[in-house]
Amino acid sequence: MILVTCAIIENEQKVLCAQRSETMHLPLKWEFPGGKVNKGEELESCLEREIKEELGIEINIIERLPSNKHIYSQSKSIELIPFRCSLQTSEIELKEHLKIEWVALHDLNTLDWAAADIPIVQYYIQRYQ
Ligand SMILES: Nc1nc2c([nH]c(=O)n2[C@@H]2O[C@H](COP(=O)(O)OP(=O)(O)OP(=O)(O)O)[C@@H](O)[C@H]2O)c(=O)[nH]1
Repeated sequence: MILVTCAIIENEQKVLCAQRSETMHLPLKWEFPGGKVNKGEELESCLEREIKEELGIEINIIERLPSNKHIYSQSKSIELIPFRCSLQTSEIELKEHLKIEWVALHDLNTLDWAAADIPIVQYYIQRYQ
């Protein structure tokens, strides 16, 4: 099981969503930015590191939400661990993703999400609508 952290970054009633590029796995799917936890790394440190690497910004972590385990294939199962976050710095630089969008809660379902994210998106919508 691969542990993956991701950030639900909130700003002005919207959430930052990121589209994977054509060259990544799950091309063009939408996700929350984040990435794999290194051996011995704290989940929060992983998330802060990944967000800095992918978007060039600093975040404040607000709270952890329930994780979702998803089997993509025999050799790839992930546990996706979401954290609600706010922006500490706002100058976003896209280093890996094709694009980002700030999306209102009621529009989150219109995106083509990576499969592992779908239950997390549903939980978030129900809890915060
Ligand atoms: N960061 C992030 N990864 C996600 C999400 N949903 C999801 O299925 N994943 C998967 O979790 C893994 C995260 O890996 P990563 O971001 O550190 O690195 P990567 O894309 O190069 O992974 P790869 O080695 O599988 O290509 C990827 O396989 C990605 O497809 C999500 O919302 N955020």
